[in-house]
Amino acid sequence: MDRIALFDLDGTLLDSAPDLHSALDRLMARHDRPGFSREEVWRMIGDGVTVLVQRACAARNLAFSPELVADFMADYEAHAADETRPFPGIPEVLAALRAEGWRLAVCTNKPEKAARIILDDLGLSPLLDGIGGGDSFPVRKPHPGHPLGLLARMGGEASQSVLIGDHQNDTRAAKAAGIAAIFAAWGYGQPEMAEGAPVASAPGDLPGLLAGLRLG
Ligand SMILES: O=C(O)COP(=O)(O)O
Ligand SMILES: [Mg+2]
Repeated sequence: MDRIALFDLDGTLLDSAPDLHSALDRLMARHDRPGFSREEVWRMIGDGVTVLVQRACAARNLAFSPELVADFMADYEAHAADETRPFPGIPEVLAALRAEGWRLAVCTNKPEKAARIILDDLGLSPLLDGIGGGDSFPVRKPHPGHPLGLLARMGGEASQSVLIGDHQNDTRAAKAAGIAAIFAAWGYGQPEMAEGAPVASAPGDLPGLLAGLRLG
């Protein structure tokens, strides 16, 4: 059975906050609301796009409606890879893990279509064997059904897999699914979100940490 590494996207593989931030600020501007600081946006990322827009609306006293999400997404998808880049070292680490025999996939709360657009644009798709977005399954992280649904699609097994992410939604989903977890400390989360999982302080730590996992 292949070993599978599931990667969170926003704040783990990709520094995507700048484009999310710009699209949120443009949405607010269309409704005569001021924009956000970088830290405010970091704190709003992690639960998918609907919750992101809900949090932004609540912070700016704007009545939430699903149309705002559709409006945000149309704009974001057209600009999702303007400034978004892999964190330094990520492409090399993905290539090294593949060379060691790991199968790789993305398990993100971002909608699957947007995730695919960005990963294609940044040239990372050929390194991946699967992508499970926040709308790909009936549930999303922190629900274990999200990573487990992705593993089922890939013919993988929880006991042979690891989930690497920057948010408590990642560490909690992994734990509930019986999947090993690694916390990505370079992302948008807070240190306590590791919730006991081993911590990688930079992408370059991952090959060593993954090699040290006792899977199965
Ligand atoms: O879109 C989000 O809010 C979070 O996405 P992530 O699961 O890739 O961090
Ligand atoms: Mg994340």
